[in-house]
Amino acid sequence: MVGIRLVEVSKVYGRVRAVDHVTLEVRDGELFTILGPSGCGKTTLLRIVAGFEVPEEGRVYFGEEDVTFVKPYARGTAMVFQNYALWPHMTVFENVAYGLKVRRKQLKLTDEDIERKVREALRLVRLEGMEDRYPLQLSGGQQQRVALARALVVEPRVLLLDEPLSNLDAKLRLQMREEIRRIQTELKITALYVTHDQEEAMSLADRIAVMNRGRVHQVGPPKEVYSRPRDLFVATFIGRSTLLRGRVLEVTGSKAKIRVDGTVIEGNVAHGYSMREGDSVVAIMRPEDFSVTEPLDNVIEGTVELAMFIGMFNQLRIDVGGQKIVAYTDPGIELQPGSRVKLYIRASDVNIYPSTGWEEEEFT
Ligand SMILES: Nc1ncnc2c1ncn2[C@@H]1O[C@H](COP(=O)(O)OP(=O)(O)OP(=O)(O)O)[C@@H](O)[C@H]1O
Repeated sequence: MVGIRLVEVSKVYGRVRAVDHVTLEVRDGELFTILGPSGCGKTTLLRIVAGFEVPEEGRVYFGEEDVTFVKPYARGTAMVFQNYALWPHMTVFENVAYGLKVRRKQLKLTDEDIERKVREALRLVRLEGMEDRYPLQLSGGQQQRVALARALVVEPRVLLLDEPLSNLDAKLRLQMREEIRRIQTELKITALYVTHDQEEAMSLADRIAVMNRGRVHQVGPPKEVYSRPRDLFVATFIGRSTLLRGRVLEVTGSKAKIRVDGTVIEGNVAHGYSMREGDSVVAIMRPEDFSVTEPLDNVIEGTVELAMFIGMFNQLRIDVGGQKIVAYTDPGIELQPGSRVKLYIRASDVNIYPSTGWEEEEFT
């Protein structure tokens, strides 16, 4: 097992910069997810690590070894795809054994070695007893387990997964997510996992990279990325956010007061930014951080436009001087459209970002 290091990697297709100067490190034994919207370059990045694509610029290292120009089969990676890519005319056993059989001379494997390794891989993915079935006789989840066993049986240095659970229904997806985490933890294998599903990315990962338009916006443990988004893209892409635009009234250290219409809101200056009085800014808040009953640092008054029961919460859309925000409240509290409401939120739950360079349509 080795760590992966990408240094200033770029890949261009015609006029599209699919991967744009990406530098990141996946630690040895870590499960690292890459999360981003469709077309942000995640798959291209994974393919560069696998060796299916050679970057125009930059370097890829496995441990200390520069593998930028090393052929895919010589890298010691294995890939799991969204569509499983099993051979329909081969049994489960044969599918899993295939990668070993083609390397048997090189690895000096006997039939017994192959048998043992295949059985061990099938045990790992909990498919003992299914050896003689054909892929079509398996459920989607079982097929994906075969694909996983086939990847693991060759004992890769790095495991690559490209949206492996996207074809499964919601319940199976949850189950397989746990399975993948269990197996990865058991083997302590370095795994790079691409997904556009943020819940999947957050729940699986030791660390996560958030990508947009070929660039990595933030890398960190899921909790950190959620609670301290580095920029407005991450703040609005991860989790549910609601925002208000305003202007800075005063800055004191890492805190700022801003004016939004007739209301003054206090919050944190987002990490790594500076701002001055009069600057145009965006305050980002999480809908679950509002309260309508408990007085907190900030009071934001508005008119209820929409109140919807969505299970654990009531979801409110509130008009604040022409701007709309979303708040979740206790379903026991009934609020009618048209009524005035006071929303309370802690200053520590408000993150303020400069709005320069921010194109709204990018994030909403
Ligand atoms: N072989 C190719 N030729 C031309 N353009 C490509 C090629 N592969 C990818 N692209 C373009 O590069 C960009 C990144 O694509 P990529 O598949 O890496 O994104 P992605 O984040 O994996 O998206 P998705 O989640 O939809 O699979 C897109 O704009 C895509 O159209």
